[in-house]
Amino acid sequence: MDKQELNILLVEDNHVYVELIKNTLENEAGYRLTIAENLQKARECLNEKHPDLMLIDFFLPDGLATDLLSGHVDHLDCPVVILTGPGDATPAIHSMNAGAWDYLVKTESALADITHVINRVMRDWLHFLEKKQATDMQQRLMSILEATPDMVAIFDADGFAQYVNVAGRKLLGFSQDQNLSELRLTDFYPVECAKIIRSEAISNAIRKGQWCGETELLTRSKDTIPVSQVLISHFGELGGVAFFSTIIRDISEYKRVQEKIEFLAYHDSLTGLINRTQLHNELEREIARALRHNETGAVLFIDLDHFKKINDTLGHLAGDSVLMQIALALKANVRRDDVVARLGGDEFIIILSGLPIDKAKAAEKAGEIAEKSRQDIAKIIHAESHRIQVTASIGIALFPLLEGGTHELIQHADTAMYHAKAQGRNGIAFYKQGMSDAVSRQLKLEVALRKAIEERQFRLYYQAQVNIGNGQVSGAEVLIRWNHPELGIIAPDEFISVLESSALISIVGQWVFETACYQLAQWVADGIWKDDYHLCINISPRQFRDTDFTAGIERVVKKTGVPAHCLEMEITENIVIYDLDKAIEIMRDLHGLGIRFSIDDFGTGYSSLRYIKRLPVNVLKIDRTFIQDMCTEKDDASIVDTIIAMARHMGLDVVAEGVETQDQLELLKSLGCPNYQGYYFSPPGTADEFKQLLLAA
Ligand SMILES: Nc1nc2c(ncn2[C@@H]2O[C@H](COP(=O)(O)O[C@H]3[C@@H](O)[C@H](n4cnc5c(=O)[nH]c(N)nc54)O[C@@H]3COP(=O)(O)O)[C@@H](O)[C@H]2O)c(=O)[nH]1
Repeated sequence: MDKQELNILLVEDNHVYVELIKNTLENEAGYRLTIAENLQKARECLNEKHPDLMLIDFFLPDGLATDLLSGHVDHLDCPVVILTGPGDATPAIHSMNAGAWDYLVKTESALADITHVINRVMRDWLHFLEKKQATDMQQRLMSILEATPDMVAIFDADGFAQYVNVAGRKLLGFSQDQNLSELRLTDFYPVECAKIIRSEAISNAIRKGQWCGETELLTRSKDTIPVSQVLISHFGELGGVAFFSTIIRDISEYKRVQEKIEFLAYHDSLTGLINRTQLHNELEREIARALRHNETGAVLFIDLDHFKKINDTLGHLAGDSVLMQIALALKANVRRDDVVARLGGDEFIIILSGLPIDKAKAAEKAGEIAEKSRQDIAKIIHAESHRIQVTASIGIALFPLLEGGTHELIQHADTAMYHAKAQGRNGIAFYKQGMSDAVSRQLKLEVALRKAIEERQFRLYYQAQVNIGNGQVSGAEVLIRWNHPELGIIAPDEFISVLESSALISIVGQWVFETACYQLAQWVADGIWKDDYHLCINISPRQFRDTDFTAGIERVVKKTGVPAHCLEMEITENIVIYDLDKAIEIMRDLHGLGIRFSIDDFGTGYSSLRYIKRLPVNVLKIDRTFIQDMCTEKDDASIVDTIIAMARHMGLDVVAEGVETQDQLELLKSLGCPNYQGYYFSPPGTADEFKQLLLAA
């Protein structure tokens, strides 16, 4: 310490000594001196001047130097040197016991040496301060180690534990006072991890100074905990390892979160099925496997029909519940090795692997699984206490493809699925070459038809039905036309199937029925529609299955005031295929209103007398394909003959369709056919054109 800076407090009441000391310390040594003549003053100076050292006489007017020291020595931030009188060592002993650093007997020779004493005391004091600081620091570091949430431990050069902090003991399951010195670093790991610690961590720490890595700890109760660890080698003066320290962090929570994030990256959070990303990985793997083992696999693309309706009517919770049930049903239907994924929304994918190499057999197997999945989905699913019927359309594509990878394969299955939808939904279709074009055509047409509905582009045409006996009009068939703004009039064959597959037929069918009824009401009001005429309206199978079909018809009949017995619904045999009993129930209800039924295109479809007998049908319409060739093909003529005879036997009326020639008409007449319809009499025309026929009748 710089002498000039030494600031010394001298507590002495004897002026002689004061002068003597002052002379030595100020004049000779160059120290700054503050004088206090009693304890009271000394205390004040200590507070105000903060001296570097205090020289204090043992006996002072207001007490002893030990009064100042006792109980305060720890708080004094300077060393104290006691001045005592010659002869009696007792005060010096008391002072040293009370915390003084040294003492000086007030003899002339001793006082002459005071500078040396002060310098020595100051050296000791500084040394003391350094040691104290080091101890304080050590204590602080220790309390940090004990408070840190990470495990910190020290191992000796042989790997035996020397210190494990509170967090470490807690993590490993040891009590705070348990002796761990018998345990080695490798004892804290499960066998496999201990091997890595031995072969990799310790050797790396010795070579490079430290090793960092992730491993697992073994707790006392034999649980494993994932941890991240730093192992540090501390080297001695001779260069060898003196000891190892390690910091270990429990990363269980981090691992859990990481696993969850990884799971969510590859799985659908709602159903737990794998998602689109993982699907591509799995599919790539399955394609490679199929090529390696000469096997066939299949991708099933499953899309729910009108799922939006469930969300819209029952809410998203019900929708979620349905999706979860479907995920379970699909999983239950395949082997453990097969993959089920959710692409999002209402789209699911199944990858079937290990199918027979023979493509036909593979297709058969894939078809069976698809059909089972379709049936399972179609079973009534209870969601949120509502009964919901869900159906699905399924497209199937087999792999490996000759060309193309996962994207092409999914695309093929998707195209096939659209094809299944186009076929009326709730069905299955296999991918075939050229399907994509058909599907995209279908989709474009669907968009255009929606616009046609919005912009009211549909028109109704009427084709007369004629009584063969008297040649008079006996009614008309209502036929829809699409008046396309650019393409002109489009015939229904080009769009009815699209309306059917997209369910737009319900809207359009209802419009046809209502518009036809208003027209009929007009002709009745005009007095040109006779009471025994029939207006025949085509009803599609899809429309017929609508839950509110009967109610809708009843509403229109009431609203327009038409005589219901003048209405005839043309249905095809397909209507009864879905549910004969239901069909009978609906027909009976409508029949109850007075509406008649005719079976359209009779002879081309299901044509089972068994069900015809059960249906409340009034008329059979002989399909025009039989009429077309009946004059030249004996078979066709005999079919027509049989249908007419059968109808007569059953008390049913008959209309022959597509009569184009006099010969056809003559032959029909000879066979006893009561009515016909066809270009021979008149093609379908507008309401005004048909009105002319009515007026002429
Ligand atoms: N669900 C609904 N289906 C409807 C509706 N309107 C029509 N259709 C069905 O579309 C199919 C095609 O109908 P269209 O092109 O109108 O053809 C009809 C006649 O134009 C045609 N016809 C009549 N006479 C002749 C003829 O002498 N030769 C000949 N080549 N064709 C003729 O036949 C069709 C009537 O057939 P059908 O209905 O079987 O009596 C057709 O299946 C319609 O049913 C609708 O509003 N809803």
